[in-house]
Amino acid sequence: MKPVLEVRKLSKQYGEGETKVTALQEVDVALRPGEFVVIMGASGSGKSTFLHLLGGLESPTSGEMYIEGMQELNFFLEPHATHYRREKIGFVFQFFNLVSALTAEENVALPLLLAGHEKKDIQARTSEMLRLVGLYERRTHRPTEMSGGQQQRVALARALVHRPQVLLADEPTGNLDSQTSAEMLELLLKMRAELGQSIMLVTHDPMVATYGDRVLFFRDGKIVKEHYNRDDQSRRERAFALMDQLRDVTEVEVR
Ligand SMILES: Nc1ncnc2c1ncn2[C@@H]1O[C@H](COP(=O)(O)OP(=O)(O)OP(=O)(O)O)[C@@H](O)[C@H]1O
Repeated sequence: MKPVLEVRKLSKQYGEGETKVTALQEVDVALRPGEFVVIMGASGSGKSTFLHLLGGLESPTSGEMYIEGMQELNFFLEPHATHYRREKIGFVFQFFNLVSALTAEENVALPLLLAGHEKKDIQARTSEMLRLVGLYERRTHRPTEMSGGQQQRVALARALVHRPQVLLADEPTGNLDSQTSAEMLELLLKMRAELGQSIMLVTHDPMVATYGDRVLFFRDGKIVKEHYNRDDQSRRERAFALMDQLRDVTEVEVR
């Protein structure tokens, strides 16, 4: 099967001359349909930059992008970038980013409103998503009336309501306790089983990374290691295997 999303030689530099920072250096990644890929790496290794480029939030200095095997030549130019973001991508962030003046259902409905869907369709899809994340009963609550875990579930419903092919998640459990984190990750797996989208998730936490199919380790803007989580291992065993890999990556860094 063709990758849902593929990038080749993706590079990003910020600034010019003496202040030039190379955040990404010729990164190649192919995300398969339904695959859950985790990105790990030290602070400043380029993880968020990579996610922002994949999501069309920023444009690269150079590189190629393919969607379902077709090269997207105008991908990073407007209005294509906005169209692509609204159609193909869902985002979840560490700090939920919900609109505080809106209720849970209004927040979830927002992407459909922006895309110009009909009222009936918006209502049906929004209710379905709130049921899937287990918050239908709380649909009229505002973010301040919900726990962090509930807010992140609303954010997940909002990210997936337009049925994007790819969910991009930047430290989505970074602001949750470990129990709520585990619940959120189980929910991510459930949503993937229901809706079939691929997932690309950034985390510092090896326990979070055990939920992915594949883990990519970034260092200095490059992918330096790739690791597949094993189905025959417990979550704890997977976490230990990942910590070993992280140690390797860090040791290379020190040398
Ligand atoms: N807007 C920007 N302007 C200048 N430099 C930037 C900008 N955004 C990121 N950088 C630099 O690019 C590099 C990669 O940053 P990035 O945020 O992608 O790393 P990260 O791995 O996500 O880090 P963290 O884990 O701390 O979030 C860093 O050196 C950072 O300082």
